[in-house]
Amino acid sequence: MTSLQLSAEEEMVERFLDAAARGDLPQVSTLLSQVPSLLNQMGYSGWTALMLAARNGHYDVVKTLVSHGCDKFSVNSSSQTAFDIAKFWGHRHISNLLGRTDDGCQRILPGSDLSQQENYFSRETLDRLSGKRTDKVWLEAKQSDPDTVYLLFSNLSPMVSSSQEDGSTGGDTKLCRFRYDAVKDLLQKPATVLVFLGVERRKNPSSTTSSSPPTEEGVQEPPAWFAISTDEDAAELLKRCREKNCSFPKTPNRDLLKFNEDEAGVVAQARSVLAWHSRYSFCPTCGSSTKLEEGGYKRSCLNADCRSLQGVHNTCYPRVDPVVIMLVIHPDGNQCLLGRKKMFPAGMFSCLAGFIEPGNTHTRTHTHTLCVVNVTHSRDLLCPRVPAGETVEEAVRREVEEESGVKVGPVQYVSCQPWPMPSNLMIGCLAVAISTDIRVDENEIEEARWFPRQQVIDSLFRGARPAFTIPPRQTIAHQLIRHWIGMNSNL
Ligand SMILES: NC(=O)C1=CN([C@@H]2O[C@H](COP(=O)(O)OP(=O)(O)OC[C@H]3O[C@@H](n4cnc5c(N)ncnc54)[C@H](OP(=O)(O)O)[C@@H]3O)[C@@H](O)[C@H]2O)C=CC1
Ligand SMILES: [Mg+2]
Ligand SMILES: [Mg+2]
Ligand SMILES: [Mg+2]
Ligand SMILES: [Zn+2]
Repeated sequence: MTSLQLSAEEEMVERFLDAAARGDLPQVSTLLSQVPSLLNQMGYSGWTALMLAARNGHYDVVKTLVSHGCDKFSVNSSSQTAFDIAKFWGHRHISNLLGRTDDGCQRILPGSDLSQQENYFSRETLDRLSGKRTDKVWLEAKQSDPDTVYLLFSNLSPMVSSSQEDGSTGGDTKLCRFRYDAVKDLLQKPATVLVFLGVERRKNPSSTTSSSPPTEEGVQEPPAWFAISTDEDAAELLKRCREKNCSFPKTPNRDLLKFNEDEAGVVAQARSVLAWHSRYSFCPTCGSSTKLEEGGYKRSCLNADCRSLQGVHNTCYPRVDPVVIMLVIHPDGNQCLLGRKKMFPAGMFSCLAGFIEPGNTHTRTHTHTLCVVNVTHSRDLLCPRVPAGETVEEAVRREVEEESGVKVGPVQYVSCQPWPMPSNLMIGCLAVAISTDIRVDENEIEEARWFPRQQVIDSLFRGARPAFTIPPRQTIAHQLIRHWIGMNSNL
């Protein structure tokens, strides 16, 4: 497009971006004073003035744009921030400037900006108020509060309403919310499990429309949320709902990915805790019955002599299973290793993943289910290496080698994701391979392959005919792949 064809506004944006790219501070300042809205405008491929100035090492321009309050976290079409770009091109003074968080703390760790990535299921919309879990009086008052929100679960699925008849599209599934009056009979049933999830976080407490009375101090408390799991027939439960198209989704791996980010976080919390209750009805130490305590966050053994009631025991609290998930990069930097399980939809490949195990890799045999302590050398007797837990890095190396035969060297943490199927914490890493021959463990993986960058880009950005598909954006597998593509793109 020639400049003649550009509208006056587009031309102004072009001039502004060009000035930033050339490091022309007077021009940048003049244009900004005339048209302040230029600050965050994007040009080709989503590049802002900040990104262009960061790319070309123009510190003063970057500083001026930041002082005007520009958006430091906007990303271009390759998912890079200006910080990523400055770092890539070695403009350390600029990446340091952009790396400062708003409270003025310098980022200390290289790559610590990565922790800002928010994965699906990880948004905390509720304040868990764990200190209130032991306050029985407060919890009981909250239960009958007219503003309290209840979510109903059947068979670990929340009741949802969908705007689509078949409930098939993403983002349009909503949690059905109930009030006390609609569920109080369920609260009396012995088989009901009630979990206190927290209270709503309020940005502006004065804007409340709450109908509950203020506390003694005159402060309006935000609504509390509870999850209820009941054995009442699902069809009967659905009759309680006045909304249209209500259901209890049957396939969690697919159906729980359709909420907005706020509700996804609440579902992850509620489902994981309820899944723990459903699997730990009896005491794992002595087999006796247990009772619910602490707002549904504890199950205590009813046998007064049980060991689990003394000392530190982790059987009484909800469990989380740590899982490593890693994108393994080829030593040439231009290919990544993806695998597919038999159960995946046809043509889909994903990152390798596996449960972190207890035990120390120096003392384990190669078979992953068997952990043998080697005490044949006197040195081992003097300096036993058990029972150290497996580290994230060791788990990455072990799982990749077990599943694909590829050996891994450096490992870098990227971000994590609660995965409530039933209660995993997915620890997302990048890893660099130090060998490239693939030998799959057919018990776990049907196929694993090295995929060239360009093929991955085609799949990620829905090329016309991608050679393979990757998991949806709600999975950390997708985000790791995207992260690698963004990290290395041709700037
Ligand atoms: N969010 C995301 O992007 C992704 C999430 N995931 C999740 O990660 C999890 C783990 O991945 P996966 O590749 O299956 O793991 P692994 O490679 O470790 O293989 C699974 C095997 O581990 C066994 N197993 C099950 N639970 C545990 C446990 N708590 N500790 C140790 N071993 C266990 C199972 O044995 P058996 O069944 O024979 O008893 C199964 O054979 C899955 O639950 C999956 O849903 C995986 C990929 C992507
Ligand atoms: Mg495995
Ligand atoms: Mg695996
Ligand atoms: Mg495993
Ligand atoms: Zn017990």
